[in-house]
Amino acid sequence: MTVLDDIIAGVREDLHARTARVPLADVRRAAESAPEPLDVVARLRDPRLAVISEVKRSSPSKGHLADISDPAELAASYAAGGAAAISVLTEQRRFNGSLDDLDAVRARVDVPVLRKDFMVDEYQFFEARVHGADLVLLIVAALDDAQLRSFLTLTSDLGMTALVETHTAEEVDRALEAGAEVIGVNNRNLKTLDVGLATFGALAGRIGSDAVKVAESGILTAADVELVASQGADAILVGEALVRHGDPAAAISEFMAAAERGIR
Ligand SMILES: O=P(O)(O)OC[C@@H](O)[C@@H](O)c1c[nH]c2ccccc12
Repeated sequence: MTVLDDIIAGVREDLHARTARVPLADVRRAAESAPEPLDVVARLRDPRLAVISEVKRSSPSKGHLADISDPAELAASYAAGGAAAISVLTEQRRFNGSLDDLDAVRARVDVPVLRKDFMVDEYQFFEARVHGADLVLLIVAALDDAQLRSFLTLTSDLGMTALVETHTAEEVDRALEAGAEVIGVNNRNLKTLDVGLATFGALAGRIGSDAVKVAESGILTAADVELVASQGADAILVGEALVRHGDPAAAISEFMAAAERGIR
């Protein structure tokens, strides 16, 4: 069993408990009356590098990263620093996140918010909408082609945007084939947790320029940002470097400046 299988087993158990409390029909109805999501793709296509800044307390690879007693406050400093979107981990068992964190962040900032979780059931998409998410994450390694297509359709039917996450050439091809508009390359292998910044560079060309390209994970320094920007990243997804930084707003501005150097 890989780490990914293990995480998903926990996600399914927690999901089961929530469905028992609030049935699908109820979340579906609530999603219908939720406010319209923000248009994310246009922002990500901005010629400047988009920094998707993540609220993450811990992870299976790194253990405890930061306490984050006030996720809304952290999100506010991300927005002040120029974050294009804010990613909020809502998985509880391994990442110590929650839908309460998502609610707190949503209530505080006007920038688009990503519900970062392991999406394996349609219930979670309605739930994401009810909690104000503009974006959801679809991990290709965790889905078969039929699920990938139907979740992409559901995401857009709900007015949200999908960040479709890949890690191999085969997954990039599956994402493109399914019609993904925003494709992430995770530099971390979710099955082994190994990180290598070279993954993005190796796959960026395969994605081409029709889809928005997001370099995810393992981006720690301005030099890392310069590298992925030079390899064609439209956006970066950064967690650890920001949650551990004393001044996350300054770190985001520094990353955006580094990207300018990479693009030139
Ligand atoms: O903390 P980092 O190395 O900057 O990584 C952020 C983000 O890419 C990472 O949290 C992530 C990428 N894809 C995921 C899927 C599930 C959980 C977490 C992730």
